[in-house]
Amino acid sequence: MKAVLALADGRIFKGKSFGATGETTGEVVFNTAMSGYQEVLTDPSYKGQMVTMTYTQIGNTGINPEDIESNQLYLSGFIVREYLDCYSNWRATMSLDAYLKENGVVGIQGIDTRALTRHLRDKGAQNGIISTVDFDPESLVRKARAIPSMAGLDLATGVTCAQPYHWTEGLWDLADGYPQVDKKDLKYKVVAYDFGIKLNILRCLVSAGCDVTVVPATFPAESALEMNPDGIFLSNGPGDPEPMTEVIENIKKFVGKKPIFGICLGHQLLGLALGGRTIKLKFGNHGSNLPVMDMATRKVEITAQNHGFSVDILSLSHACRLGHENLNDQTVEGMAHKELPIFSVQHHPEASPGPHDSHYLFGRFVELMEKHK
Ligand SMILES: NC(=O)CC[C@H](N)C(=O)O
Repeated sequence: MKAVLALADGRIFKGKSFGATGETTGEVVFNTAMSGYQEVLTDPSYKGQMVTMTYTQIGNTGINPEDIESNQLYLSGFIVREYLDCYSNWRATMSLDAYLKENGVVGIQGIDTRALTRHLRDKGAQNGIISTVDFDPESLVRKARAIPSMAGLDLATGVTCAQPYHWTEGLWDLADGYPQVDKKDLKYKVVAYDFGIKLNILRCLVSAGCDVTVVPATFPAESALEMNPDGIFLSNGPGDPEPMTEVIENIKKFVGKKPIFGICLGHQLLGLALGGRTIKLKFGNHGSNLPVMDMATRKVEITAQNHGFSVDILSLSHACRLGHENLNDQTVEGMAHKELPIFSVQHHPEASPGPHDSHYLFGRFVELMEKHK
C-alpha cells in the first residue's frame, strides 16, 4: 500500500506502508544506530516524534520479548529505507511489521533516508506527517504545519508512572537473562524520578547495588526525603524540560541535601533547577555511535544519545563545570557541580541500544553516595 511522508517545509517523500495504516504526525528526527531498533521503538523519550533510521535495512532481527525499554511504543511514526519481513534471531517471536500493527504505529518504507537525513541536518528537525489515506501534498503539508512545535511541550508528566514502585531486576546476561537481585546486595537507597524512564537505567542502578524506588514525576520532594534515600536519580524523558516548572521547583529541594545523578531530560531539568537554561538544538543527537569526552579523565567514550535539547553550560558557570563534551558538535554532554555531590550526563550510559563504554557512571553515582552516606 502506498504511503507518503510530508515535512512542514514542503518536502515530500513517497514510499510504501508497513506497520499500522492511517495518518500520524510528529517531529521528524533521525537515528544513526546500526542495530537496536526495538529499544528505539520502546524508548519513552521518543513520544511526539517520528524516527528515521539511517541504517538501511530494518526488521532483520525481528522483535523479541526481552529488548524492551518500556511496556509501550511511544513514538508516533517509523521511517525506514528497506523493511525486511524475513527475520532471523534466536530470541525473535514476531516480525517488526506485526509489532507495529499490534501497537498502532504507522510506518513507511522505501524512503530515501539518506536524502531525508541530509535534509533534516541542513534544515533542522521539523514536524511532519505520514499518511496512507491522503496523498495530496498541499493538504499533507498544511496538516504538518498545524501541529505544535516540540519546543514548549511538557510531554514527560504524561508518560510517568501513576504510583511509586520498587525495582529489583538487574542487567541481562546470556546464561540467566534478567536476574532478580537479592535485597541484601542492594546497599544504596535511591529514589528514581520517572519522567519516562528506560528500563535499562533501572537495571544498571540495581546491578550497581542500588535499592531503587521509582516515583512519579511530581512526587513531592518532602515525601522522597522522608524515605531517607542515599541518592536521587532523575530520568530521561520526552519533550521540552523548560515548561516542567513544578518538577524543576521540586528538584531544587534536593540540592545540598542528597547526591543527585541525572540522565538526559533529568540532566536538563537539573540544569534548570540549578539556575541554568536549556536550548533547542537544530537536529539533536540520536544514535548509538556518538563520541564523548569525560573532561575529568580526558577519556573518550562512544555513547548512545537521544536528545533535541541541550544545557547551556555558560548559564551555569556559577555552579557547575563541564563534565562531558560531545566531540562531534561540542555540545554539553554533562556537568558536575563545583561543590556538591551532583552530576549529570546528556547521553545514555545505560546504552540500550549502544556500547557500554559509559556504564562506569553508575559506579560514579554509587561512589558519591558511599562518600556522603
Ligand atoms: N532522552 C531524553 O531524555 C530526551 C530529553 C529531551 N526530551 C530532549 O529531546 O532533549
